[in-house]
Amino acid sequence: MSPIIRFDRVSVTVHEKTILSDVSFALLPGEKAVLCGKSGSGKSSVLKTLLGLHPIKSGTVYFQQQPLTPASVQTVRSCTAYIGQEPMLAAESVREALLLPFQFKAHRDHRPTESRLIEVLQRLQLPVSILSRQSSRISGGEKQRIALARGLLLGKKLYLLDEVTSALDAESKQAVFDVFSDPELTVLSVTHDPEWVERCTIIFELEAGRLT
Ligand SMILES: Nc1ncnc2c1ncn2[C@@H]1O[C@H](COP(=O)(O)OP(=O)(O)OP(=O)(O)O)[C@@H](O)[C@H]1O
Repeated sequence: MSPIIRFDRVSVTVHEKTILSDVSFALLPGEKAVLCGKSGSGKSSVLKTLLGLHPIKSGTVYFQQQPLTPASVQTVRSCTAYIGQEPMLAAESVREALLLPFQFKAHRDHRPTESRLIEVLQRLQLPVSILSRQSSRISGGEKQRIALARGLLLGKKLYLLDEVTSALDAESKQAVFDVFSDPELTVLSVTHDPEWVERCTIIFELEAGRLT
């Protein structure tokens, strides 16, 4: 099996500060990986580099065997769900937030049915009544699970999770673990949560921008 993501001796410099040095790793489809390390060690920078948000100084990032370029970064973004601590839902109600992407041509033919919407919410321990709530009035943990639900509805296979478990209670966290037990979903996460780390199949430890 070929890696879905591969960093080959990647160094990243932002404002003349080196934030990643010579980072190499590979992730196979279906793997659940976690980036660990102290605050400021470069964990989020790995995710941002993959999304084309940091300039690569040297080395190559490969996504599905293709080198990351300004043109190919769109492919990464379209295959990926990035979920941060406080995801932007960019719509008035939760229902609108979930259905927004399906207004666009690329997804118009895959608009989910009501029963599919409910099924995804239930898998994530979210009540159906959340659909009519204002997206600005739901909690951080609920926003994260709505962003995750949106990724699932869109059929995304790669999930970049930045400190996602920090706002989740034990039951919601278990629901998220269960969703990611799907062998078709690949996860690259950042966390300080030992329980999450224990569930992952690969642990990458970063120290001052280097993989140890
Ligand atoms: N846009 C930027 N400009 C300058 N420095 C940056 C930028 N983004 C990140 N850095 C620096 O790069 C280093 C790594 O940051 P990063 O956010 O990747 O760390 P982290 O390991 O995710 O930290 P935390 O656990 O606190 O979120 C830090 O020293 C940070 O200050």
